Amino acid sequence: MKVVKVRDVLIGEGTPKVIIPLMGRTDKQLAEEVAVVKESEPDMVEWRADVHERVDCLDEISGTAAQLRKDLGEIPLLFTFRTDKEGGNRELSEDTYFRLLSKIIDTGMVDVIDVEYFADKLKVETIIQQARENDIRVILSNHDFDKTPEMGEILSRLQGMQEMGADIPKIAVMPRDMEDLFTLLQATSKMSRIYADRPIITMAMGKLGLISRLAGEVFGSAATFGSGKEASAPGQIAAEDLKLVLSTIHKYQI
Ligand SMILES: O=C1C[C@@](O)(C(=O)O)C[C@@H](O)[C@@H]1O
Repeated sequence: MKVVKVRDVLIGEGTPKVIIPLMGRTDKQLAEEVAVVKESEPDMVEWRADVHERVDCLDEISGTAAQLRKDLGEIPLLFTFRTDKEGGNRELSEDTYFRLLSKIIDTGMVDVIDVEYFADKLKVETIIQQARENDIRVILSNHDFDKTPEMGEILSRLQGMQEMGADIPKIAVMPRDMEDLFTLLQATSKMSRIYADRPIITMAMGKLGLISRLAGEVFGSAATFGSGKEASAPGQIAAEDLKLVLSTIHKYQI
């Protein structure tokens, strides 16, 4: 299994890594949030740029990225613009979405970018190439806020992401019942043990999905999102609580 190294963090080795989202709407809010979030010692911070009021002002966003980079020191920074189609907070045309990602890569201020797998294939491939040339890792992602696809479909999406060149394939689903949760866990286990040659990230959202956020080391998800000041998806628990459970599971794993 290939381990993905982001600064000093090794994703795919040992305890699942804890990523804390930043949900600030302004630069000032982001700066305050970073100060709070750093106290939880995250392995990585995710800037959820779709929440930022000025995200469509592409010239300003570079300044915000630079400020975050400075405030975070050595903590790895993941840039995510979650589109409204996939449960995000803002609508952007696909062209603007990719222009934003391209601009962010050019700043050199982020370590990882999230790219939505179901966006235009050619554009996704081009942005992966650009990220690679700039030594930035790519998470290809997919979110289903309504349901949990069949296991075969989850596996085929994760494999498709891997084939397209994602450093880390990621899927988040919404379970409607316990069977759905089992489906996600089983797909995670199969993908990580049989098909994946790199780390993957999966989660079932909502209250029913909680165990999937805690037991990544058992089923094969290499990272998990925990809230700092504000959760970015249903079912996320506080990063401190998450860390306690992750380290306890790690301690007793064979
Ligand atoms: O893709 C994900 C996972 C997530 O949706 C979750 O369920 O924790 C939270 C998002 O901020 C992140 O981009």
